[in-house]
Amino acid sequence: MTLVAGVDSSTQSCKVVVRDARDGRMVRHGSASHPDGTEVDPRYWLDALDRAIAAAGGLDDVAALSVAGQQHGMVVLDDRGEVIRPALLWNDTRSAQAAASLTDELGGKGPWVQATGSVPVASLTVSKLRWLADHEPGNARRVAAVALPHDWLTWHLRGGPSLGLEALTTDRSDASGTGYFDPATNRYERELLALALRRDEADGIVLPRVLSGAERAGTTPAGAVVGAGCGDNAGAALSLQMTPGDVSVSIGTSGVVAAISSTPVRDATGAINGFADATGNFLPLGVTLNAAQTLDVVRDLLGVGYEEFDALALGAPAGAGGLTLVPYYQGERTPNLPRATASLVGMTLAGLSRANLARAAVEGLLCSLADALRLFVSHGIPVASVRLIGGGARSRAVQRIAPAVFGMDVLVPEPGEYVADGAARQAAWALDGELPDWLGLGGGSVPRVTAEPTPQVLDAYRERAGLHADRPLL
Ligand SMILES: Nc1ncnc2c1ncn2[C@@H]1O[C@H](COP(=O)(O)OP(=O)(O)O)[C@@H](O)[C@H]1O
Ligand SMILES: O=C(CO)[C@@H](O)[C@H](O)COP(=O)(O)O
Repeated sequence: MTLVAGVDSSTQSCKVVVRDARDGRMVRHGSASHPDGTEVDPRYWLDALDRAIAAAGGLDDVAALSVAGQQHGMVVLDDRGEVIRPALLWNDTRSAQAAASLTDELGGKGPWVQATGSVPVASLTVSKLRWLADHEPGNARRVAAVALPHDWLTWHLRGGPSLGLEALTTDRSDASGTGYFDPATNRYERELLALALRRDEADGIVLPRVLSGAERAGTTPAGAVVGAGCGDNAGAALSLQMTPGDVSVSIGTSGVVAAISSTPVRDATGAINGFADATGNFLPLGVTLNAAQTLDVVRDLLGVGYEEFDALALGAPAGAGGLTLVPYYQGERTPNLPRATASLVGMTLAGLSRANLARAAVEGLLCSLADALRLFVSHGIPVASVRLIGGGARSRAVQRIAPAVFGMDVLVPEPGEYVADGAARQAAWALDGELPDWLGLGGGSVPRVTAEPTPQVLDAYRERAGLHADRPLL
């Protein structure tokens, strides 16, 4: 049996799966947590990767591996390959003003959408680089290379700084989230990088070489093939074997609505990110900053575990006794309200109960995702089926209430690590040159959950979330 491994270096943790390269059968897996916070020293990711590999029984017998990672994180390296400052993660909103300035400087959203498929928001790497140039000019001047989390880990698995900066690699799915790469032409837009860093030109800055899905980045010192890797959302699409019409809704730290498109997606409003997938297609995304933690914070407040939280939420009526929770805890990305905070609206003496609060958290989370789904529909992106994945999709309450809020059936694949699985499938591709068919990993026959639609819940949410819309962005 030939074994391959997949890594998901995500916001909260690092997960490793080891699978049979031929049919995708799970052999073993492990995970390790990442530190909290939106600014993280990348060395913690390496440490978590080592611990997750150990928890998965090591990789000595693995022929190939690939790394998928949280997107957009800014890893800036000096000319010796050392990290200049802790990485700013996708959910760090200090770069909100930088994003707005960059948008204006290029003449508005249109030129950005045309050049890169997306408009800068605080999450994108390009905005973080502008923040660096404005707030830490000394650090900005030292930048010799810019990498993303999966690029940096892939490089380290092969030897890291001893290989030199030119050995850095990435893939088009993750490159497409930088804000200085055009997924339609598969080329970096170096003048946008220079604009971000306030330099006349950025030709001297090393950007990771963009590999295709089947290409090898190299090998580990032990001789295992290292695949190109990808962004985490592209990794999930790879394991779900998504095709046009399939939509995934991931509830991790981020809430992500993703679809596959065979043509570039350019949303002139910038609300949908026109990213790339890991196979040569496109991966339009709608991303929220507040997903699984919307449930975590209320669950902690109520002092209950996952099971009891679900029982509370499922014991309350639709509409949560009039309570609406708008979950913009960390600001929001879709809609672009980086300075917003969350609100709990509609409290009455009769309605404010533990059960209603749990229900309002689940409904608020799902309504924010329904808004992102609506963007896809209004942009003409087909939504034939919706698959729920990510840690938050393990919640029974989320699974049962999602079809009511979305107004359509949802498919709930067996809970699993779909991002790491996608990376493992890519590793098998790099090993054999053929993308194996691993049907059954959420792509084959999947349980369908149905419920009576509750449009009144979404209406109340939209009215109350709309109160934020008039607030200034910054
Ligand atoms: N049964 C469950 N019910 C609700 N949330 C859950 C459950 N199991 C895990 N989670 C949540 O899932 C989140 C982690 O999901 P994950 O997809 O791994 O996130 P990320 O990819 O951002 O690191 C945590 O916030 C955790 O509390
Ligand atoms: O910003 C995005 C995608 O644009 C996020 O999806 C990150 O890629 C983080 O994902 P999770 O760690 O929440 O899964």
